[in-house]
Amino acid sequence: MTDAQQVEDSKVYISYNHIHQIIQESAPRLKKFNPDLLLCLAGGGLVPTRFVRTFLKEKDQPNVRIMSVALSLYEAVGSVSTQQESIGKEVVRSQWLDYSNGFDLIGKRILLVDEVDDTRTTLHYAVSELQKDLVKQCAAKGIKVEDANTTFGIFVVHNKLKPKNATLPDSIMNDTNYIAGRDIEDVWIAYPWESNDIVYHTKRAIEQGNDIFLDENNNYIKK
Ligand SMILES: O=P(O)(O)OC[C@H]1O[C@H](OP(=O)(O)OP(=O)(O)O)[C@H](O)[C@@H]1O
Repeated sequence: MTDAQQVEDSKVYISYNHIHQIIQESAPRLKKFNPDLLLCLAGGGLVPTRFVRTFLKEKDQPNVRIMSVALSLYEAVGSVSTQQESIGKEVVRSQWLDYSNGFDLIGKRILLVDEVDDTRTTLHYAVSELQKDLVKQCAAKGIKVEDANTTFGIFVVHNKLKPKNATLPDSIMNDTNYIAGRDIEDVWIAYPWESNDIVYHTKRAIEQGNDIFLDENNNYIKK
């Protein structure tokens, strides 16, 4: 078997339907967190964030707002790493929140959404930067940060079970505020939006049991 074939065989293919259903299954926890803002970590968070909003929708209530920041992991200068590892990678932000129109983080329940918590580098960066912004905003308004009543939470479709390169605050790492649709071994996850052959991708996801899933009675979960 060639190296390329080995890499191909090791990938875990995930279909759009599978992601949709994982998020549907997470709906009770998402509702319990009860965000008033969804903060999409683009690009990987884009599709999941929109699905999350669907499952937070309550009749006769407005949609939960979505805002986006754009973050990318880049190879840090002088480091050596493999495609799957973020060791030696740094986060570069190409877009951040716009506070110029009076919007701030004070008093909000903010759910960060991304597709995967891999080495945790990206989530750590996002939370740290938001916390810095909150501190500045509180100082500007003469409020103590402890009194700001701001809560950060996280939703990821997949959390990889592996040693992480960074930590998140205890205020996030609890059952209510850290929501992972699935814990997964440290495998190469192929997400559908990365595919340039969605028919092949979906076929592989079905073969691997990563398309729609049914319960033990052959029923699917309904809202
Ligand atoms: O837990 P970590 O090791 O930080 O990895 C997770 C991040 O890696 C991916 O971003 P990437 O910048 O590679 O690309 P994308 O968001 O544009 O897909 C993914 O979307 C997460 O944001």
